[in-house]
Amino acid sequence: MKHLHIAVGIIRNDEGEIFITQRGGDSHLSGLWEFPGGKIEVNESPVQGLQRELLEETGIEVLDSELLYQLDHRFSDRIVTLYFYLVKRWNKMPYGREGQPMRWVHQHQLKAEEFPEPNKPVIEQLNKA
Ligand SMILES: Nc1nc2c([nH]c(=O)n2[C@@H]2O[C@H](COP(=O)(O)OP(=O)(O)OP(=O)(O)O)[C@@H](O)[C@H]2O)c(=O)[nH]1
Ligand SMILES: [Mg+2]
Repeated sequence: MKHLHIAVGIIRNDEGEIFITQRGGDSHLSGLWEFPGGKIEVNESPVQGLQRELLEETGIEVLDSELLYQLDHRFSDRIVTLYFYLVKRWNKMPYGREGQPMRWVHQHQLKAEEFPEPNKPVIEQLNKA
């Protein structure tokens, strides 16, 4: 079974809103909402993977981030290790650079059931914070 290491960014503004995007047409778990991010490459640290993926997917440069949560999850066809980073400072305005639908949602309004299963604990933590 393949094992992927994934870095994702919880981009949160001063109003407590978080930038989320919708997974596209034929990708794994399409239709669900997610935090932007993707696979960490073999020559990268998790933070380097985060920086590259967020630049590719949202156009921002991460200036300050903090690891909030890390977990392993087994899907039917893959195991993923997810690194959830709180992105506290960045430059530029994030947008769906790959044409993916996007929105800002207050952290108290994030709905765990609209996200992949492994996001549940971190969303519960954000709902309560
Ligand atoms: N980006 C992202 N991936 C997540 C989240 N939660 C979660 O379980 N995943 C899983 O982590 C993996 C991320 O892969 P990805 O498709 O974003 O990877 P990628 O950007 O490198 O793209 P690619 O598959 O087109 O090469 C998927 O299996 C996805 O279902 C999340 O909040 N954000
Ligand atoms: Mg991705």
